[in-house]
Amino acid sequence: MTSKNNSLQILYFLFRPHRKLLGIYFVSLLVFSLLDVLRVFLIYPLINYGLNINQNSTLIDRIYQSVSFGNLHPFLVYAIVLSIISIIIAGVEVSVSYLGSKTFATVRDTTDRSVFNKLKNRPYEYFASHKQGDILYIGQQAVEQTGLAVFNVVGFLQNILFCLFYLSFIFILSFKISTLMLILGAIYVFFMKNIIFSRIYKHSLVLNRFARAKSVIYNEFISGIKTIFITDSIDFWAGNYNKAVYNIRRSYVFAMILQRLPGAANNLLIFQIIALGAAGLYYITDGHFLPYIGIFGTLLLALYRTIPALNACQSQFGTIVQQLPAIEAVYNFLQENNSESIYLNNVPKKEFRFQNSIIFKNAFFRYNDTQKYTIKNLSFTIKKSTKTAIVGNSGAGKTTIANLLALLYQPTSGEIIIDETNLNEFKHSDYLKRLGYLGQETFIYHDSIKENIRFGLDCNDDEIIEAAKLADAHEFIMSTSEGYETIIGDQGIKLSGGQRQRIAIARIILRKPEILLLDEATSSLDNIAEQRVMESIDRISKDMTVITIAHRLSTVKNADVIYVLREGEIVESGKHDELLELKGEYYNLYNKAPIFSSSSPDLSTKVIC
Ligand SMILES: Nc1ncnc2c1ncn2[C@@H]1O[C@H](COP(=O)(O)OP(=O)(O)OP(=O)(O)O)[C@@H](O)[C@H]1O
Repeated sequence: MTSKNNSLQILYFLFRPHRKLLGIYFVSLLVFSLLDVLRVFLIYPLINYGLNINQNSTLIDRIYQSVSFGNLHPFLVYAIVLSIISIIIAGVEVSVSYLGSKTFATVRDTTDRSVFNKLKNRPYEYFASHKQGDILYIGQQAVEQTGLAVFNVVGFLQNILFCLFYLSFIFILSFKISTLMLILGAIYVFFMKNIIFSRIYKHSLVLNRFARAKSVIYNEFISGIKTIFITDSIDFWAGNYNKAVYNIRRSYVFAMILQRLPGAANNLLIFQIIALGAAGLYYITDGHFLPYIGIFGTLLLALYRTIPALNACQSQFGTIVQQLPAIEAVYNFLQENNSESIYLNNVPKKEFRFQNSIIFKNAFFRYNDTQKYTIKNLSFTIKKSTKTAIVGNSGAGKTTIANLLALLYQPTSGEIIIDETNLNEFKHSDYLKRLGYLGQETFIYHDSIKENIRFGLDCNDDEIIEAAKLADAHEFIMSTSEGYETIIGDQGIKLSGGQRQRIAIARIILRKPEILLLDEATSSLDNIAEQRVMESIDRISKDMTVITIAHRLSTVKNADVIYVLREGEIVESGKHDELLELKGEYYNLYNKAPIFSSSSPDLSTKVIC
């Protein structure tokens, strides 16, 4: 089981932000429990006056006998008081339920927000290096479980209070019975803690691991569905999923059995006490037990009220133990330090200015410490308002350069300098606003075409339509059922690759960037779609600094400078014709080009030549 200190630390961490609300909730529980005990206390004089028993052996006897009601019969008065207190308790119970739900909803809300806040501040690297299913698990199931656990902790405290009040009441009624109960209770708690709850925790850890594995497989199945269909490997994924579900079922059954055991043991214990107590009373009083029936009846009622509270207590404790792995997962996630993203937050915040050039200066980069360098001692310059291309074989490191320019990663050593200022010294959000990025895939989410172009930017509809026209997207948008209001994405209409890219270009136009980064932006399109997208790009990028990363050399032929990359190093640079004349790497790439893209219009021209 997790260490006691660790569990308390985690609970304190969850409760701390809600001290006030939890305090109010706890006080309302206290009032409710006290009133409930009082209600049972009123049964005692009722039985004694009803059966005309004149006991004087307990403190309670002395209390109720000292109260006088004038001409009114005490039996009637206690009946009326019982009725009034029951009405008050009903009111308090409703308030307690309201406060309980509010506490649960508030804690879950805060945990939800904290997890998302933490997630949104993670560097890109975090998302690239963690399984999607694991990230989903933290933000969904684990957060839900954490909210429920807090609810259970408060419920558990309420039931403990309830039991304590009733035990005190039983103590006042009969010292011997309460002492016997305490001894039995202590043995019982020791047994539960060491045998049952540690096992529940172990099984819950396993259950948690399988739940994550299931979530990962489910997620991978959805995101890889196209490949899975085409490779006819659905059965393989179904097999993996069934295995994960089976493992969950097995652990769940064990955990549930263990969780039910304390309740069954409670009932056994309490009803044995009642039965043995009745038999004991018979023998001690030699069969004359009637004068003690008031005490015995009230004790039974008190015990009967205590049983459900005790059962709930144990079931809640069992559930909390079961939920601990999920709470720990959320806690650890929230406690993880953001050292990787420090560069995003702890840097001087200069306004972004770009007058002359972007310079890579002795830049090295590797994706992780165990890997060799993807980028090696890279030094090159991108001049403002020019068109720069980066080409090279597959795996040469082209996309890595785009990733560094898009701030998805940081150079392991060396610098990216813009007009003598390290890129990191600029406000990153400021820089990213000036950078337009068009990749191979465009992210379209489930909303209207208009909102997909706007993508959260503060702009009006006319600007969106203007941008769509410039991006050559207006025509196809108007041909959809509801024009700009047509829902696209997950459950909306599907767009072709070229249409998606034109939506992305409209998005870029709205943001009026200074630098345009194209990473294989047309490589998944056919000839005609590519030509239309390239025309749109040419139209919008006249005054921009354009950096093109491409396989298809046709798309970079007109660049002012082409850098040729091999295994993370620049091996050639110059204009298209100059590079061809060198008859080196670029020449070879150019001659090999049909392998990369048999559909390139420019390459077919070359073949005719
Ligand atoms: N997220 C990543 N984690 C670890 N290694 C990576 C990651 N992304 C790329 N790499 C590795 O870095 C190297 C360069 O990859 P990169 O994508 O930059 O090449 P590229 O020139 O763009 O290739 P392509 O033209 O095939 O897209 C490759 O060896 C690749 O395996």
